[in-house]
Amino acid sequence: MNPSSLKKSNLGSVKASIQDDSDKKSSSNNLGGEAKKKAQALELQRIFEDSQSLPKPLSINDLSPSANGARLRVAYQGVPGAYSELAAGKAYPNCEAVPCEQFDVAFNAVERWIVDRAVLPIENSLGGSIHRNYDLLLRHNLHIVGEVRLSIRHCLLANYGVEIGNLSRVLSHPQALAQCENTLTKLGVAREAVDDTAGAAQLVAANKFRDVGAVASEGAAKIYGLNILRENIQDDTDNITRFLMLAREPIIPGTDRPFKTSIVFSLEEGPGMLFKALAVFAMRQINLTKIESRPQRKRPMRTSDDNSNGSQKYFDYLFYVDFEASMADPNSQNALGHLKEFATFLRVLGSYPTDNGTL
Ligand SMILES: O=C(O)C(=O)C[C@]1(C(=O)O)C=C[C@@H](O)C=C1
Repeated sequence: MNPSSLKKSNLGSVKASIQDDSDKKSSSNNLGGEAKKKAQALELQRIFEDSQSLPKPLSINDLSPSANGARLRVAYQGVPGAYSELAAGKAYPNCEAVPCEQFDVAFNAVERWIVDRAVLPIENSLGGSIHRNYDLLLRHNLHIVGEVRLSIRHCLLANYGVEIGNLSRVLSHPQALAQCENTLTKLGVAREAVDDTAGAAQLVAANKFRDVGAVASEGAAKIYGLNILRENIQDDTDNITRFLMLAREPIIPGTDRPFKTSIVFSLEEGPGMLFKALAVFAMRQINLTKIESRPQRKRPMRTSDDNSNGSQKYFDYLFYVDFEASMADPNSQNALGHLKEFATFLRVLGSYPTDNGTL
């Protein structure tokens, strides 16, 4: 007898004995059997219903933040009506934008899984870099997974009935005040910095100010019930802010579309060191789109004594560089391998698709 026929014959005898047993029972008490079956079915139904309220094991689909139709939660700095909220919506359409008081809070909210992503401003075409976010990129462990550019159109807002001539003070975010420098100087008003543009609008409305205005968006005017005294008050019509999209995990870089890579590094003190660092990109035809230097907060000064004047103190810097290539490209890998040979520190902050879309 082969093993399969052994199984079949055993199964046959088990089935036969069950059948025997149930026949005996049904013949002895047919009605009682029916009631028992019904009770068993009800019991099974109850167990099934109870099991529905038990916690369900996670499946691979639950690992995606937008699983089960849940909206992606995206942190931004400011209150509703801030440009950063618009940027969050542009970066992640249909997301739930979560306001945060400070940039630091937005970074922490992602790290602690309170939100899925953060969208934070990094530079503006008129006002320049948002240094605080450069420093926070290094202090936290988030990855840049994308960028989004937003055209910023500022409005001068005030309570209804207030005219431009009544204003002695204007509140806004320091970047927004800087972007409207010429207009505000012409108006001859004092400037006061607050946490964000929409927060300025909120303050003006809540305090029913008659001599204080706000520089903020058209959306903020609607939300806080303010009158738009003047539109497009930024010094240049091309007023663009670039925002970074931050996540706990990096994305896998591709080469199917234009990618950008952001890095931060430090160098030894010495003539031509930065020149040498930038040459690793130039010699491979890699275009740099941004360079920013920031003081090393943990070691702001360094001493060098290989100098004819004896020991000399230097400021110590971190260099943030964005270049137009993907980390999936061997050319970028070679450039960073080369830079690593002499950089005292190097970290890749992210490799992500370039935002070439409409503003
Ligand atoms: O205050 C806001 O509304 C912001 O979203 C912040 C912010 C910035 O930090 O640069 C964003 C875009 C504009 O450049 C002005 C202000």
